Amino acid sequence: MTAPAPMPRPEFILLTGPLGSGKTTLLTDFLQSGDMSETGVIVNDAGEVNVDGAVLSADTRDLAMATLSDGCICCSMGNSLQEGIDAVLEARAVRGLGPPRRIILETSGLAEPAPIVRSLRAVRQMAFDLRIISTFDAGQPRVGDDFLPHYACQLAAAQVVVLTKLDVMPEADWNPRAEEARAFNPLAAQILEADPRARALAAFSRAYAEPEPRAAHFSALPVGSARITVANARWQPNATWADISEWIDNLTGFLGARLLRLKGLVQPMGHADPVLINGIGDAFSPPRSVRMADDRKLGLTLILRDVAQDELARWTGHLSQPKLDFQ
Ligand SMILES: Nc1nc2c(ncn2[C@@H]2O[C@H](COP(=O)(O)OP(=O)(O)OP(=O)(O)O)[C@@H](O)[C@H]2O)c(=O)[nH]1
Repeated sequence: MTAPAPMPRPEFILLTGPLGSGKTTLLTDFLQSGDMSETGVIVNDAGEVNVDGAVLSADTRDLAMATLSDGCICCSMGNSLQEGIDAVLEARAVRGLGPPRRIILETSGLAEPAPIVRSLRAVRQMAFDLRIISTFDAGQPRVGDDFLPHYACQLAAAQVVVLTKLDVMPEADWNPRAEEARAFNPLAAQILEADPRARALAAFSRAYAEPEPRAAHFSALPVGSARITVANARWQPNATWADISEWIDNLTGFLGARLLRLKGLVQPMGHADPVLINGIGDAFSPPRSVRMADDRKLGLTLILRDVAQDELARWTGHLSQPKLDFQ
């Protein structure tokens, strides 16, 4: 008899996206789509859950939910994320239930993902697989400068970008909007689906749960904001882990909040397998080796805001450095 497959770790799903872009609607559609007994929900602000009463209470017999109303979670000091998780676990415990398979945190439209990712590391009960989903309002005009910093950090952090409001626009306009979203994050999977239920099920499915080591794999982007730069960094085969990690440390320090995302595979000299590097803002997952089934390209993808190409080229000029290609 074969051994049963190990249970996957629970997921912590961060649902982010600009104000009014459809986070609550997407979450509501998901919560209405079936059995939610394995789901816990944390909402960052009671006022945000306009799903609230009607929708949630209709279907909350099994749903453990916590609201955090002490302001935007990414700015509030202290341990509100820990409190939210505690509340969800307690709500389940009183019903005789163990930890859920997934906890979904719907953030405020102004929250930045990186501080939340950092607080998640400090959560005491359990290890989660983290997934970030961002909504992108396809019905809005192009992203304007005023909103760009928020859009940029939310979209760049996501593994999955869900285009919303496609139902009220002609299908011919979907792809141009998807291209705009891709300019903020060429690494993310995109969901283009007008049917609310199908869209929600796709967005929250585990299909996108594994970090995809597919860095350095995109074609030239025809659209985008002049303020967003996407670059690839590739090292020579003789680069050591010290070279690469020092470069990343220095880059993080140099760019600060302008570094939105850094993700990809590097193969330092002497390492049998490539190493996956995954940073959201300045919150980095511990690097880990990845056994590759195919010959995916090596390199890091950098998503940057307000960084001129020559600024980066000047900065890297004096370091043991990778080759940089800009999109
Ligand atoms: N037609 C259409 N309307 C949508 C869709 N998604 C959201 N809306 C509408 O857009 C408005 C904002 O949606 P919400 O789901 O509240 O957006 P949100 O991102 O949670 O908003 P905040 O919490 O304020 O940031 C609501 O009036 C929704 O009914 C969609 O896919 N299609």
